[in-house]
Amino acid sequence: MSSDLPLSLPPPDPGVRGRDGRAQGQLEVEMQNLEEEKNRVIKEAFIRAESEMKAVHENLAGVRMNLLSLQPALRTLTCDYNSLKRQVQDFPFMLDKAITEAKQEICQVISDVSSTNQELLRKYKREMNLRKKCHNELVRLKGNIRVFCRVRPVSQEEQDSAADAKTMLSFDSDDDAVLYLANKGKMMTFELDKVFPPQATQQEVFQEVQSLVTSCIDGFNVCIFAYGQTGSGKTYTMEGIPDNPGINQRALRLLFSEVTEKAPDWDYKISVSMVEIYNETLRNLLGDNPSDKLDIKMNPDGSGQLYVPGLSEFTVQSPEDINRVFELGHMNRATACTNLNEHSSRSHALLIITVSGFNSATGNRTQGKLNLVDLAGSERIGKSGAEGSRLREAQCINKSLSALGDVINALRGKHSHVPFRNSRLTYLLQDSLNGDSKTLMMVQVSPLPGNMSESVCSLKFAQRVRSVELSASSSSSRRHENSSTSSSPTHDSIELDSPPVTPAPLPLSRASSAGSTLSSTSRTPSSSRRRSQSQLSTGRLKLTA
Ligand SMILES: Nc1ncnc2c1ncn2[C@@H]1O[C@H](COP(=O)(O)OP(=O)(O)OP(=O)(O)O)[C@@H](O)[C@H]1O
Repeated sequence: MSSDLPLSLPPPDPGVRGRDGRAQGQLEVEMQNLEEEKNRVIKEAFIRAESEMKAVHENLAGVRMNLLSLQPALRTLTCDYNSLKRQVQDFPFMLDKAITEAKQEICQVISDVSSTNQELLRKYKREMNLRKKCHNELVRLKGNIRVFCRVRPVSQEEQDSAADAKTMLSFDSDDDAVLYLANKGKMMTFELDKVFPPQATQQEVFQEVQSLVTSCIDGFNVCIFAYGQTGSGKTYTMEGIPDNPGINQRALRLLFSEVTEKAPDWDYKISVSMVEIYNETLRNLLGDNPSDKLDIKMNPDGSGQLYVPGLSEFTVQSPEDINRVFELGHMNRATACTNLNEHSSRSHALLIITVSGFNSATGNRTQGKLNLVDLAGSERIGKSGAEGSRLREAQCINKSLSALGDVINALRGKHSHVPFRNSRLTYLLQDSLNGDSKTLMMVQVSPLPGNMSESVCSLKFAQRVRSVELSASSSSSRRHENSSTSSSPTHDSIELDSPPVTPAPLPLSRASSAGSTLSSTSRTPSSSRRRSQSQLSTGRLKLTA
């Protein structure tokens, strides 16, 4: 590149011309250097600018590329934005629509659930009715009145006097409804619904009665009687001992566990009364004054039901409540007499449990009553010439046990008249013995040789109670065999007499008229097949008077 700098200087003088010529030369050199320097700098700047320009171009190309690639994304974003904008604008309408649809769906589901519920309720009611019918049918087949026998074990103190006990009483290993009794050289056969040998436990006994117990939850009235002479084990079977309770306590515990299981649908109330009947007088064992006499009256509500004005009733809600009620009953029973053991042998003790249920879903109500009765000793005191108060006691016991036998006889024979009013006991239990109620007679037998004649009487009473229904059903074909040999099991005829408590000799002629004859070959099936399963457990409720 050339320099075009304008230089106009005046002509120098000769002296000066030499110096100036050098200076000019120097200047020109410097200018030449500067010119070159300028050109070099310009060239470098040009080269730098060119490379920077190139880099900028390259960047620009990259940015262009990026822009090109971002364009579709931008378009998509724009689209999305527009769509979202539209959605946001439409949202209130969509929300309204969705809410309306959801409401319709919920209404539909509710109506579906409601109709399913109605259907289930209908089926539930039908099943309940069916269950009740089946239960009734089962009970009808088994007989509304059943008779069990329990032989108590020989105690330690009795071991010496009971050496012959084992040979006198024997059991059938193939049939748990039969008991053999060797008496005066003859082998008598007693066929009942179930026989418990001495080794039977409280639990085994309860297992056989628990279906009766639970049927009161379904509204049935049930009576369980312990019958037998003094010391034969009635109280042991019904009350038991503290660490091995009997039917009373086990029944209440089972009822608690059963109603607790049904709790979501059913609301149950279990209430308890305790009554003693001594010399035909009714006493309230849970009342403030147990020596007050109670009366049985017709309910003024016109229902035709009997009721006992002033009878205390406790609502029990837990096993602890049960214990407190039993303690109170025992205490009141003990305070009302001088010798509790003697007194309890001569009075009937009744534990009356009422189970009332309400099903809030169906509106159904049920009420069942379970009467657990420890009867007075059935021995024939009158025969031994008792006098005074003992005679009166014996007469009262005889009267009520005879009345009970007559009532059961009339019920099983389906007589048009049932003599409930002949004793306080049967009158009080009238509602629970009548209709489709269920009764179990647990006949207690002592294994001691000294008690043999009373054992025979008790078993004959048991046989009589049981045979009435047998004679009314298909058992009329049954026959019995007699033999006077004692070497092999032979059978004495079983006469149908009144309860063995009656002091006067009993009318044997009724045996043949009822036609109850027995044979060891026509026994009912083993009752082990009839057992139903249920377990004990506890509930938690509150004690109220
Ligand atoms: N199955 C049994 N196992 C063990 N001991 C028993 C059994 N049955 C009865 N006993 C005992 O035999 C005795 C008499 O029984 P219990 O008092 O129950 O007779 P009871 O028939 O109720 O007499 P009472 O008429 O005097 O009330 C008691 O000591 C009792 O503990």
